[in-house]
Amino acid sequence: MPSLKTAVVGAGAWGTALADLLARNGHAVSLWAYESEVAQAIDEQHANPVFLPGFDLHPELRGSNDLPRTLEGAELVVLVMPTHVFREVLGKAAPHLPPGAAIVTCSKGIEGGTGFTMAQVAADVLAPEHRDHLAALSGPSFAKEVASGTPTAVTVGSERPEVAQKVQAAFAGPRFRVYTSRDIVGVELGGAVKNPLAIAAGMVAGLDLGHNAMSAMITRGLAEMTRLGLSLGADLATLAGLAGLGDLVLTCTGSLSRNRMVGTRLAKGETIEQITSSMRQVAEGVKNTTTILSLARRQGVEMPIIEVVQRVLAGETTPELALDELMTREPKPEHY
Ligand SMILES: NC(=O)C1=CN([C@@H]2O[C@H](COP(=O)(O)OP(=O)(O)OC[C@H]3O[C@@H](n4cnc5c(N)ncnc54)[C@H](O)[C@@H]3O)[C@@H](O)[C@H]2O)C=CC1
Ligand SMILES: O=C(CO)COP(=O)(O)O
Repeated sequence: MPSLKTAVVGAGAWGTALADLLARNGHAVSLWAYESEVAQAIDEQHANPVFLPGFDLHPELRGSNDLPRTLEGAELVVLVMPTHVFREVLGKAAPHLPPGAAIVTCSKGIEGGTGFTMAQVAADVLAPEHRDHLAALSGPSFAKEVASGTPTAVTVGSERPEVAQKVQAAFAGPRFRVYTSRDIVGVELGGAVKNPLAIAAGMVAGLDLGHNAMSAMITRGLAEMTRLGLSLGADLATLAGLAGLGDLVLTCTGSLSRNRMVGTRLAKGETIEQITSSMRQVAEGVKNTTTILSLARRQGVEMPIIEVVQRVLAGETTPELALDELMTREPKPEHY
C-alpha cells in the first residue's frame, strides 16, 4: 500500500487510536484535536493524556488544532467526531476537503431530527463531487485494545467497492483485519443501535441479573437492531456480522464500554446527570437513545428495550422496574 497523506478529524480515544494505527502503517497522518492542549500533547509529547492515556503514539503522527491545515492535500480523511457535533465540525471542514479524497466516517450514532447515519449527514453536507468517495468503518473495536495492538476485525462499507478497498488497504495490518461491504447503511446502523442496547446490558450487569438475562438482552437487542436495519434497507448478513452482532456482543459484555458503564452506574442508583458530569468521554447511547427511537417510530418499528432505556435515562422509571416491564410484556412468537 502506498503511503497516503491522511487527516484524522477528532482526537478522542478512537480518533487517536486510528491515527496511530495509520501512522504505524506508514501513512503521513495529521490528527485534528478540538482542544489545543490535546493537539499540542500529540504533536510534542506523542501522547494523548486526556482521551487515550498511557499510550506512546507514533513519533511521526502530527497533532494540530488547525482544521484547514490538517486537511491540506489529504488523500484519506477519517471523521471521528462525536455524533452530536459531527455536522458542525464537518461543515467547517467541507470547504477544505481535497477533491478525490476517500472520506471515512468512524463515529457511531444517528443524527437527531434527520435520523441520518453519519455518512448520510456527510452526503448532506458535502459537495456532490465528494459523495462518491464516502465510506464507513465500524465493528467491535475498543480504542484501547487497538492502541495496544491486540487483534481486531472491522468492516468498511461503501457503495463504491473501489473506495472500500482503498480504505481497507490503508487500515489493514497484521493486528487489524478489515472486511469490505457494499452495505454502508447496515454497517453504520449496527454501530449506532448497539449503544443504547449496551446501556441496557449495563443495567442487567449492575443489577446482577445473571448470564441468562444478559444473553436474552443481547439476542432480543439484535432482533430490534435487525428490524430497524431491514426497514432501512440494510442486509441481514451485515447485521449478523462484525458491525452488528459483533459490536453488540463486545459492548454488552466488555468492561471497557462507556455505554455499558453508564447502564451499570444507573443500576447502582446514580442519576444520568451525575454520570455524564463525571465523564469527559462520550457515551453515544445517552443522546442517541432518543434519536434512534424517533427513527424507529418513523419506520414503524418496535424497539421495546431501547424504549425502556429512554425512560430510565429520562428519569421516568428505574432500571429494576424497566427490566421487569420487559419480562412481563404480552406473550408473542419469537419471530414476527
Ligand atoms: N472509544 C472507542 O473505543 C470507540 C469510539 N467510537 C466512536 O467514535 C466517536 C468518537 O468517540 P471517541 O473517540 O471515543 O471520543 P472520546 O469520548 O474519547 O472523546 C470525546 C471527543 O469529543 C470531542 N469534542 C467534545 N466537544 C466537542 C466539540 N464541541 N466539537 C468537536 N469535538 C468535541 C473531544 O475533542 C474528543 O475528541 C463516537 O461516535 C464513538 O462512538 C467508535 C469505536 C470505538
Ligand atoms: O464502539 C465501541 C467499541 O466497538 C466503543 O463502545 P463504547 O462507546 O460503549 O465505549
